[in-house]
Amino acid sequence: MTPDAADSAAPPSAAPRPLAVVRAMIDALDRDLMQILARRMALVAEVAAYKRQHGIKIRDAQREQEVLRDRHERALELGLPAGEIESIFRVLLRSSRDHQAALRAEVPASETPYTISIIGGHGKIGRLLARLFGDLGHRLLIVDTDTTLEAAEAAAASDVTVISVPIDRTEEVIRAVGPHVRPDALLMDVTSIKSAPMEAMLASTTGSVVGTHPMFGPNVHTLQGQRVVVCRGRGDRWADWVTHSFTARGLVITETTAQQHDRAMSVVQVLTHFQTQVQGLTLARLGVPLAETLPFTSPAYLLELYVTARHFAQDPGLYGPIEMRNPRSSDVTAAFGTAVQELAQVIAGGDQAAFTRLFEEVRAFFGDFTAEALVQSSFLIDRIVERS
Ligand SMILES: O=C(O)C(=O)C[C@]1(C(=O)O)C=C[C@@H](O)C=C1
Repeated sequence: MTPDAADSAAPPSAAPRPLAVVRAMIDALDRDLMQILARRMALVAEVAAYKRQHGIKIRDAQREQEVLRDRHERALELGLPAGEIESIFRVLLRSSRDHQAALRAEVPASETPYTISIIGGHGKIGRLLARLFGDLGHRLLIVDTDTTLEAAEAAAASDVTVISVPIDRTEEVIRAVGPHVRPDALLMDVTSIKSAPMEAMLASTTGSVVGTHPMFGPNVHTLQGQRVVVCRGRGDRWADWVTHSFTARGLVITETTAQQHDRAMSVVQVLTHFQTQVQGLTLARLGVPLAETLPFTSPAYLLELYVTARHFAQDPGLYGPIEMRNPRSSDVTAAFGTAVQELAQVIAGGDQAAFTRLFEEVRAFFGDFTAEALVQSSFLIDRIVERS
């Protein structure tokens, strides 16, 4: 025990001190803890300045592993719950990276400030992009249905034009704006499907073209570690600039072709959203009120419920086109229907052997991923329980 800790601990034989007294001591210690966190952040700012000067990346995975291992060991020495302490340090490291990104640690001091138009800049993703590019020091021109600035004039005056409008309107806006993008400038989009918008962009401008798809919604707490898909259309210099700008803000890039993106999204988005909607629709129609089930929640049910209810808290106008416009949607929904029927028949027939065969088939598909899934979902369950 450190001398400080000894100061706060009651002598072993004494009666416990009054609750109000101990709580006041806890408040004082928490304030000290926050002072220490502020001092840590000040050091992190110094690290950010050094990294910016020397062109070093914000994230250093090896250093983070060393920090986590060391704090884990020290927690054990102090008799603290090592897993929980490690979680606290993971959160600290993430906010440290976020702080460095906000301080532009990965933006070269010599970065050229560009003029960037965001068409649909008052939408949720539009605002997020405006903040992201603004943080990197660029000048922004915001165009939306309620601005007097028109998309065509903004595009003509810009180095980069970003189309951030609802999927249903993307291609039509691209066709209207594309011809105004200068040949030395960049036209990019952020739509959840890629083949059709990429074709429209390439056909409507002679300038550079990059398709992107942020794999996160506007409500994320931090951009650190969030993923964005990037598809090169025309012009490597601008594509490199896009990936650099995103990684400088902490995003993780997956580079692919428009076709591969849409194939992956038929599973990542179409299947995921479809099964969530089927789950929601089934729950809504089964006739068992939600409130009746809540006192009986298992971790798996609660997790599922949060995911489903979160989905229905959002805009149907966003999800409909993602599912209706993916070229492979009908294959996915047909396979889903077949699986539902097969499983329902096995259950209705009480055939345990057939049930086990289906179970094994899926387990083989997941392979080693099942081990990772157990660890990660247990982590999520712990976090949810901690907050309930
Ligand atoms: O040591 C660094 O390089 C830092 O940027 C600081 C720090 C930390 O907060 O401890 C943050 C991010 C890095 O990934 C590693 C460690």
